[in-house]
Amino acid sequence: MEKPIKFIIITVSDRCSCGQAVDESGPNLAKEILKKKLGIVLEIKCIPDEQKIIELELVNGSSRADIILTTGGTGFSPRDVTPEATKAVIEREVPGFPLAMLLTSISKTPYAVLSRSSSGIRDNCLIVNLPGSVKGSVECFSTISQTLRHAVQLLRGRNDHGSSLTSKSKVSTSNVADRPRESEWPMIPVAESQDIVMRNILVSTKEEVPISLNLFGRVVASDVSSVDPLPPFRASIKDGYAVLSSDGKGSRKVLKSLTAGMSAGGDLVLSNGECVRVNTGGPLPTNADAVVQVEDTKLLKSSSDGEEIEIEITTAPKPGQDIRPVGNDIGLNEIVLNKGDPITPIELGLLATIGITNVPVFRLPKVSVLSTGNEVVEPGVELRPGSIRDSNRITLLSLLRGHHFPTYDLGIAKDEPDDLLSHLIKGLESSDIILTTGGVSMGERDYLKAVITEDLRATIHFARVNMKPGKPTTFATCCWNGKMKMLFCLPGNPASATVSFHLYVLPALRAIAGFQEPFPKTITVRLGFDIKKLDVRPEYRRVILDWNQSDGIPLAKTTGDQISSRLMSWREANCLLILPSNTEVKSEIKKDELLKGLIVGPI
Ligand SMILES: Nc1nc2c(c(=O)[nH]1)N[C@H]1C(S)=C(S)[C@@H](COP(=O)(O)OP(=O)(O)OC[C@H]3O[C@@H](n4cnc5c(N)ncnc54)[C@H](O)[C@@H]3O)O[C@H]1N2
Ligand code: MOO
Ligand SMILES: [Mg+2]
Repeated sequence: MEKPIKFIIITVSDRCSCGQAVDESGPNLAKEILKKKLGIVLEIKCIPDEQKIIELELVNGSSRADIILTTGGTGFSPRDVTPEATKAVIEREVPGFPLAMLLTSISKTPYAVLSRSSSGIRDNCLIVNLPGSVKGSVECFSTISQTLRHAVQLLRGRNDHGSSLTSKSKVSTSNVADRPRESEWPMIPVAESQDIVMRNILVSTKEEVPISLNLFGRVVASDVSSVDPLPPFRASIKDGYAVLSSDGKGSRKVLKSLTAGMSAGGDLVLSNGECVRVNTGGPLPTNADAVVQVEDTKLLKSSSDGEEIEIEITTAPKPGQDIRPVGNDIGLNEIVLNKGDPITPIELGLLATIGITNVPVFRLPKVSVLSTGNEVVEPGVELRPGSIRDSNRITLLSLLRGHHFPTYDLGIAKDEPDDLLSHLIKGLESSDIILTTGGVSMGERDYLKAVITEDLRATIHFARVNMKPGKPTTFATCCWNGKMKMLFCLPGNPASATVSFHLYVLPALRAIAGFQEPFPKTITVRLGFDIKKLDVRPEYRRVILDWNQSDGIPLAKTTGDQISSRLMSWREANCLLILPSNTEVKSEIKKDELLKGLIVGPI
């Protein structure tokens, strides 16, 4: 039996998408499709007249549907950009559909010439722009509807696609002899590749988070002001007596005790010669203008039950002495935190005290971590011949946790396109960003790049960087269910994966999370050992900084062999020393030379 044609209908309308109007055209087209028994409607969506959003929806939809019908956004208004978005994503144009629709419409109204509809094919999916009105969209659809079944048959004939992405991968695994013997990817400098990542980061969004430990490590998304002053009442700075300073030194009658936590002493008024016992942080009588600490007093008289009746003040108090006025520490409506401030324990304490319940912060992207490799097995299991235990995933997951990012553990995928694809799809469904390790170099089972481009339709922005370690670091973006996703495919070697994490992944995550300085801090360090031969690639050496130096410049101590497989080279390392590449002029570096280093751990 022939597979049914899968339709997606996208209504492009600012008004409908924000609820100001009800979308009638989309559901009406769906009814027409069902009435004509043309196929099934996977989805009817309503989106704003935003070119990028329309493009994302078309790209995403084209991997699932045979036909996408858009309705709306084809006119002359500046917000009408559906044809522009369509033209940006199609691979081949189909001018016949707009022409046929124009010929039908023009017989009904001369204004039909004002339609700018476009049509084309992407990923063997036909995209057709229809006008926005209920009447116009159905009229145009009726004109083309009888040709659609044949159009889809032709597209399916070219490549039996159009099935959903959860089906088998399209990546071919045969014919190893034909594999490329040179990487097709240019090797680009680190700075350029970091720029590319930063230009493609996900948009930072805000959320309100209740005061709690969940705020720790987040970044404030807009200025935060106090709702209550601190202290909220005039408070004593000492344990002692609230007095009238004009009474000078000498004896005082003790009226009562006002301890911290009691409702303010505002209703209590002192007369000359009277005082009230107070505690640090406690409230004061309205007219008390000084506090005398207990050390500057003597007991003159007490009651039989041990209560103070009269005391002597031994040093004359000054007005304002040992009193914290209202708002002394934090004023009412004072801006306490600014947009962009990271929330450390101190900021969290400040937020807790100023009377707000929720804090505007930047949302944290969720990150999935996947290990790949037929040889890779879970930690702790007995090794079979040829297998190694997975160290990358637990390292990356804990690095992410250390920086407060929510994570999703995708486990281990085999070096098989189908298995890679199904794991990646799980990652796309459950997170914003995917980190993978392994399978990105030149091996015949390094399928990752093929799977993300051919099956996920991701765009690879770079796949080779001139650095050691980390050369095959690959960065891609793709659209999934209308949302942009980032994919970092890091090399399998454990030292390489971790270096790339610090140079690319963490800065991108920090930028999305609102940090204004997302990159690791660069400092000057003194080389503590000789480097006999520089590598042909600029190198990021794992070193341990020793700050105990008379000139204040930290000494970079070696962590031993820097081979990319050796995770021991990261043991105790807190700095990535940046070494230049080997040139005819400079092929070695002597101990004591000053170099730049990136801070990547506690110092
Ligand atoms: N012909 C070429 N071969 C290689 C090149 C090259 O340019 N041409 N580049 C080398 C460089 S540089 C690196 S780095 C590695 C990167 O390889 P892949 O990313 O394809 O990773 P795999 O081949 O899958 O694995 C490499 C290595 O790492 C071990 N591994 C993998 N996953 C894990 C894990 N989760 N935990 C611990 N160890 C892991 C794996 O067993 C391999 O030993 O390619 C070079 N080759
Ligand atoms: O670039 Mo690879 O990470 O040297 O071993
Ligand atoms: Mg490999």
